[in-house]
This record gives sequence, structure tokens and C-alpha cells, in this order.
Amino acid sequence: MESFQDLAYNGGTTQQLPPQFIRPSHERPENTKAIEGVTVPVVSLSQPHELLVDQVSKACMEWGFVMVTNHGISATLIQRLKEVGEGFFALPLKAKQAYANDAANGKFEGYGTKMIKNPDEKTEWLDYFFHLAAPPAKVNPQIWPKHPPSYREVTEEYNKEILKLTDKILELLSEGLGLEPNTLKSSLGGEDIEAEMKINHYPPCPQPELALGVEPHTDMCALTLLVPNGVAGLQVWKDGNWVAVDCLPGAILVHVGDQIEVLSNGKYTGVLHRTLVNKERTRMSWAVFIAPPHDKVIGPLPQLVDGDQNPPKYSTKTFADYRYRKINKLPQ
Ligand SMILES: O=C(O)CCC(=O)C(=O)O
Ligand SMILES: [Fe+2]
Repeated sequence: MESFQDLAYNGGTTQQLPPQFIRPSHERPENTKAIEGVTVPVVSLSQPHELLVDQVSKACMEWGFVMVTNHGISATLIQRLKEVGEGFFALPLKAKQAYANDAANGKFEGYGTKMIKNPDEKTEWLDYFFHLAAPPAKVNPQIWPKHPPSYREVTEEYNKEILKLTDKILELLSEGLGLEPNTLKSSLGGEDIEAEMKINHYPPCPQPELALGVEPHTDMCALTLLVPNGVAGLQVWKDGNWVAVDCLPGAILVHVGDQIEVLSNGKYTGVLHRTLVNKERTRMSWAVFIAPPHDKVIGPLPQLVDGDQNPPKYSTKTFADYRYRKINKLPQ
């Protein structure tokens, strides 16, 4: 069986997509086109606080997704982040494979493609680099890309900024629930909150109408903050349709993940999303997953639950337990 890398990097044996990438008919982009005329919410963070609470929390209740502009992270820093990620993926395959992860044995950090556990599962058309970026005590920069040489400095600087933006968004979302601004952050571990960097890389695909980049999923973390490279492909699920996320230069895309859905007892929605690939251009995206420490116990906030009126809609468990169940497709 040809691997993703054989195909994407060596051209494969044919320009026809091998069977492990061909989605069943009901999943194919050609049969599940995005709805026309609907656009995702965009919020400028330079507005007065009260408006921000309303707009950000409304978007995260109705969509589980919001694009933010005027977020305070400089265009130059985002550009440098993109350059170091592109620099790594421009290395020869062998050089990247020197960083190979081993997800089957619990080594998630490093370079890889998605592990397929079940022979019926289809392969996603992407490779990625994944590593922790916060908190400092858990980060191991030795396993980060050493090329380009500025990878570490740029990524550290970007993650500092992303953590500030995370604090701001978590405050707005807490207030949107009528709670103290620090409620969600402290429920997610306070200063022990984790940030994981995932650089997604989707090379051109010979038959993109039959394949998917990432398949439909919700992120298991609390929030995802993402910047794409200017190539479209992300779609979010809303009211029974896929909605294409247009590229808005400079914007940061915020996804509500499962842990915020659980803490808010379903007031905020973890957004279902997927990515399409294309025939001509390489798409890349830089996702930072914000998550509680693995031993943190997460359940509906007691302030949002009361007896018969608002019973808990989710069980309470450690994030480690949640992850294990999600990765192994077990009921939560
Ligand atoms: O590439 C994207 O825009 C989304 C990637 C994604 O959903 C993920 O890495 O969880
Ligand atoms: Fe995702």
C-alpha cells in the first residue's frame, strides 16, 4: 500500500487516488458541497468590552466558531510563524522523518500522518508536526524542528501572544455565561493550561473531489486558535450544512472544543469541522490547541447546573479519560 508520503512527495505510481484515500460516496466533497451565501461570524476585538462579550459568546453558542480580527498579534509575527513552518515542510522527506512521532506507543510529538487503527478507515490527505508549546515545565524544545534555526524563537514568541489572546477569549466566554471572568481559565487549570502546536500540511491532491484533508471532527481540547496560509479548505458544520470558511488575511480562527462545551453544559458548542484539499496548491494551517492538564477533572460547571431545570448533560471525568475515550472512539 502506498503511504501518504509516497504519493504526496514522490508522485506515487499514478495520478489516480489509491483506494485508501477515496471516501465513501456520502463523505465526498463532490456530494457534500458547502451551502452558498452563508458566511461564518467575524468579530473585531477592538470594540467595547460589552459588545465583545455579546458577539463572541453568541458566535460560540450558535456556531462554536468565530474569526477574530484586531486581536493584537502582529501581522509580522504571524508571517514569521508561517515562514518557519514552511521552512520545515520544505525539507526533504528523509529530514522530516528524522522527527517521526510514534502515536501507537503514545509518543504524539513530532512529525507524522494520522494513524489508521481500523482497515476500513480512510487515510487523511495530510502530514503534520505536533508538539507541546506550554506550560514551560512540560515543553521539550529538543524535539521541535531545528530547521529553520529561528523555529524555536518564533514559535515561543507566537505562543506567548496566543496565550494572551486565549485569556481574553476565555474571559469573554465566561462573562457570556454570566460568570466571573476567570471562571473558565481556572476550570482549565489556570497557569497550568496547556498549548499544543500542530502544523498541518496538505500537499496538492490528484483527485481532491474524492478525498478529505482532516475528516469531520470536533477538537477534544477547550479552544483551538488557528491561522491558515491563505489557501481555502476549512469548512464548519452549521444547521445541517457545511459552510466554507473564506480566507480573511490577518484573522485568527477560533474553534470551540469539547471541553468548553462540557464546562458550559452545552451552552457553547464544539464545532464540527473538516478540510478539503485541492489539486494545485499546498494548504497549511497552524493550530494551537488549548487544553487542560491531563489530570484535570472537567465537567459541567456547578454554577450552570441545578436539579431538574438544568441537569448536567455531560459526565465529569479527567481530561486524560476524555482523551482516551475520544481517541479510541468509546462513548463518553
Ligand atoms: O487545517 C485546518 O484548517 C483545520 C485542521 C484541524 O481541524 C485540526 O488540526 O484539528
Ligand atoms: Fe480540528
